[in-house]
Amino acid sequence: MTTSTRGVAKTPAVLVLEDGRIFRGRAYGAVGETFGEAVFSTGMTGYQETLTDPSYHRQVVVMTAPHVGNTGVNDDDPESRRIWVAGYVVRDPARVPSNWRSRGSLDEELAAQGVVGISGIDTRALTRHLRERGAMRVGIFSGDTVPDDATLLARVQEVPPMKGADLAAEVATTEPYVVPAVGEKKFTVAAVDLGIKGMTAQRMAQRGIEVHVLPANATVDDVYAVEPDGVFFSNGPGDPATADHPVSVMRAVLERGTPLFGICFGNQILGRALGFGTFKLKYGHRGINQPVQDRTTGKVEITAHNHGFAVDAPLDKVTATPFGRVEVSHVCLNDNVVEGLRLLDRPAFSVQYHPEAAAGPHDAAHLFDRFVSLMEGQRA
Ligand SMILES: NC(=O)CC[C@H](N)C(=O)O
Repeated sequence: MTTSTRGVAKTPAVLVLEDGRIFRGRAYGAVGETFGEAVFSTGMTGYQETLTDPSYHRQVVVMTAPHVGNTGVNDDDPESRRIWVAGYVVRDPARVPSNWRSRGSLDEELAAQGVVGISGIDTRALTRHLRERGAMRVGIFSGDTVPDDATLLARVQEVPPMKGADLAAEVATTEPYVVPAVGEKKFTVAAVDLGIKGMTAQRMAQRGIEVHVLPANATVDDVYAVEPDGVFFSNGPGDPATADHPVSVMRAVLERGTPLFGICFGNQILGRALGFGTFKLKYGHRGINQPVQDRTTGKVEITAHNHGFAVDAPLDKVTATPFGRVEVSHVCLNDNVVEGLRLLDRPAFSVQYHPEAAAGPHDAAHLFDRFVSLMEGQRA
């Protein structure tokens, strides 16, 4: 297989952080310029799933794994119709991808989709910088001639911050569609798409759920028009503080007592619907190796994460809300961040992490069964 890597690899590229730190390397993927929020992922596998996760919209992802692209790209692993990351940063790209499913190199795929990246920089130093100073705005510029550093820095400092960004409607479907149940259909779920990953709908379909995926601006009437046994709120990009519309839809669902499940952005929306605030983490959780404790069972799961915001809820007390009592059901053992909420008086729960595990360990797949149990309970 021929790749464009050798040709492009000679093209210089520069990564400029908003605080003035600069890394020089080589172009990877498309040649040009891009801007976003610099974040790092500690996943050692699953780069295609990462790149195509709509929650990464407007983020420049730094891979802490030093060698990326070994298995090329295939048509099975994408989590959505396109790559969403705004830019991609790797230490040492594979020059000869090799895998039975591979249909090309990651470098070529990034270039074909117009995604600007950079390789050959010290990603450990960059990750430590982001860990110490926090996620921040960044630009990548590649080409044989790029403007001077001061000009580039001024442009990076004009990039809008992630705090306050309302992005779900930019990635979600504009038309409703149905993911059919695998085998016998047992339940109908209305899934509000705020940036849903393909595997999330699949994990439901595998359990006999017919999933009606609805646009981010779906109304309460749209949700109930599909006569759902349960309602799901997906992951998605941006600041949950901006998600007023889904919060109001979720309150109506809670009011009616329909079984409800939320993942990631969906967890933050449940937090807000219950009256909690959300806040931006210093550098967030991204990767497939994060320890989360289920506080109801004491069990620890190793889980997939991608979040930069979190719910501000008290860990050690049950809180009274207009929708009954709620407890923090899950917590991240690295930093005690809220990773799940559970209502005690209504059939509703959510997690901040990714039980669909694409990519990642399958420790938390049972949460989809918990959603099914809530729907079964409602019928009984
Ligand atoms: N994966 C997600 O749903 C991310 C939610 C939100 N955009 C955050 O960064 O916290």
